[in-house]
Amino acid sequence: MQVFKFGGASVKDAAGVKNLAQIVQNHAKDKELLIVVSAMGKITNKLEELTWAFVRGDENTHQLFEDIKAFHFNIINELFEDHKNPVYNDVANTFVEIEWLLEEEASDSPDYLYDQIVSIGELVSTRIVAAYLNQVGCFSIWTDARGYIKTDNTYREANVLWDKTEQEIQKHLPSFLEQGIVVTQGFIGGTSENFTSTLGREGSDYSAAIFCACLNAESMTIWKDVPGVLNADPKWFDETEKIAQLSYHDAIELTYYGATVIHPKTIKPIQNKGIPLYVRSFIQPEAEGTAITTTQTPLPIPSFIFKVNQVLISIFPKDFSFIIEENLSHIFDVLHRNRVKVNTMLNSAISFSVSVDNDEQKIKQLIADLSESFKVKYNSGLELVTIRYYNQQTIDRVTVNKDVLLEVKSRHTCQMVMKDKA
Ligand SMILES: Nc1ncnc2c1ncn2[C@@H]1O[C@H](COP(=O)(O)OP(=O)(O)O)[C@@H](O)[C@H]1O
Ligand SMILES: N[C@@H](CC(=O)OP(=O)(O)O)C(=O)O
Repeated sequence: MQVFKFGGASVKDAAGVKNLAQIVQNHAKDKELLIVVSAMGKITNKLEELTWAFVRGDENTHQLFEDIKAFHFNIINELFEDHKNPVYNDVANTFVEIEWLLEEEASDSPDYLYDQIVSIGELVSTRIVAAYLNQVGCFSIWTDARGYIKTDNTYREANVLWDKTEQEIQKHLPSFLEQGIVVTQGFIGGTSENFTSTLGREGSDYSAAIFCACLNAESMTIWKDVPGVLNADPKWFDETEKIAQLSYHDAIELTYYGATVIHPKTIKPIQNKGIPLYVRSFIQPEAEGTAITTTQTPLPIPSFIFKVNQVLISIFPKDFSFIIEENLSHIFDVLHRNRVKVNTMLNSAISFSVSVDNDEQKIKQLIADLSESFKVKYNSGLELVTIRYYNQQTIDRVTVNKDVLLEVKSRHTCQMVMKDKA
């Protein structure tokens, strides 16, 4: 059996759903298929906006919710002429669950509320996709991922309980797959108390990898708006090249450093099972894309990863002692407690510097916590460039008119935190 993952860009409108159905029809003839689908277009961002408006008690909360409903019903109207199609009711009922929640006071923890509200995006998109596949004669079974991907209750970044998840998936899904195409949600899971959890933004790739690993799938394919994994994000770089073959190792490194084409947690579960991962274009579905496998061949060309909106935080012991293990352990504890991920770091005798994403609320709290024990300086509005398989020419290419504030090099990877020259 195979696992396909369709992200938000592939189902951003009615034409996207039709295109998805065409791809599925072309592949489901002789192989069992499970498809993992994300929320449509940028709906997760809209649902985040709705959650924060609700938590703050903003006046526009109701209007934001109505806009989200209207967006989906416009797509449904375009796809299903027959208004008696069960999809109309199924989607309306899914929205009712949130309506009830929005009518109450926002007294639960914001992270818990976030997961209950934001997960609606995937629950609705999969209803639409499953119903459309049935309409075009591809028998599909809508399946609630919350019953299979079992997690702890770290809302917004839940950890998968692998044994329980594997048990549930292996118990029920093989018989569903014999009957038709299984359509399920990316990004969401369920806690042992049956509350909804989410796996972190852009976590649908990871969901697909979990299903893949637990079902020992033959392969996993993620369908994207790019021809495959490129040597840089085409949004930032004009001349990009497709990488036809990529090792799991290089894929992990690239995604860890921020190549957003694949969620970083995706590769490990499928690498452990030796399952190939294909990244292909939903715009040109017949083209080959990138194959991520056990190949030992290193990347044929240097790859560039850009992260903007970085904050470089430099931490000094208040007594001007050296940065020793005890200080580092304390610093990492504070970073961990504030759920801040370090993008790159460097230490010297008397300071320790980290570059992190500028999530305003988190960084404010982080700096306050660090300042209790250390002297802290920070610089925002920076860029982090990572070059895998770098050479001097590639470094020169990205540092034109830039001041480099921090540089970290290993044998294959060079990272630079920089800003525009004044
Ligand atoms: N190395 C890379 N190769 C290809 N695409 C990349 C790379 N790095 C970043 N991207 C970006 O990833 C995007 C696709 O991922 P994403 O938008 O998350 O898709 P979806 O949400 O549909 O799953 C591309 O449009 C591209 O801008
Ligand atoms: N919808 C979620 C999960 C996800 O992975 O989406 P996408 O596949 O569109 O990146 C998000 O936007 O974070």
